[in-house]
Amino acid sequence: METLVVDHPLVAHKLTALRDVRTDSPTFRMLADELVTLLAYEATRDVRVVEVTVETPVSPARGLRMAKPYPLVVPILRAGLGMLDGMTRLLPTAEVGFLGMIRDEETLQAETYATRLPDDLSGRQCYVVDPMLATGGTLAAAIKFLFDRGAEDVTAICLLAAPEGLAYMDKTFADTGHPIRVVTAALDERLNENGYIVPGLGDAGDRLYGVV
Ligand SMILES: O=P(O)(O)OC[C@H]1O[C@H](OP(=O)(O)OP(=O)(O)O)[C@H](O)[C@@H]1O
Ligand SMILES: O=c1cc[nH]c(=O)[nH]1
Ligand SMILES: [Mg+2]
Repeated sequence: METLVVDHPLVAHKLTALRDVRTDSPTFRMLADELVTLLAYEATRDVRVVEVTVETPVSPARGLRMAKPYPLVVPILRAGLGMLDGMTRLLPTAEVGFLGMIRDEETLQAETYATRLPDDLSGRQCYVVDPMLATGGTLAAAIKFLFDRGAEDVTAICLLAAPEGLAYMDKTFADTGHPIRVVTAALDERLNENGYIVPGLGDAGDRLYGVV
């Protein structure tokens, strides 16, 4: 598994504001949206393209166009929805699949309550978006759904990752031969006794959408 921590002053600036407990929900949503656009720029470096020629007003010009089948973007509900618009703005031809998952706050096990994905993902590049990679249980389960349906490679875009979560992902997919990349704005210190990322930003879903 490949991990990329995007090292850029604009990313750090926006992430710092996102972490701040005084940041309200509307601002949090705006910052998450801006951050995903910056992360997606790096995360899509390997997106498949084909060579094409277009006519400029002056002459033919060779260039690149997104290749088919177009990528699939998969937000993990609920918090991942806060990253969807930023992704589709950058990848307007992408298809969107949905996974609803919730982590049991006692056992820290992820439970799936909704799946709406294409049945056949053969040859597809997939981008999973979820702000938090904590124990890694949620993301690993989500990625298994995609590989089980034939996905070619999966890139996860997170705002924050914990070392424990990355280690779990590494262990889970080590011998599978599946290409996986994790792109994150920061690698934090650790998880606390409740499975929260430290220093983190708290509960991403609650900060985006309020407590339900
Ligand atoms: O790496 P893990 O330990 O599995 O935890 C990370 C998951 O927890 C959060 O979602 P949550 O379960 O709170 O659901 P929500 O998006 O509805 O708030 C987060 O958005 C991830 O999906
Ligand atoms: O720190 C954490 C861990 C899991 N989910 C969150 O929203 N935040
Ligand atoms: Mg939550």
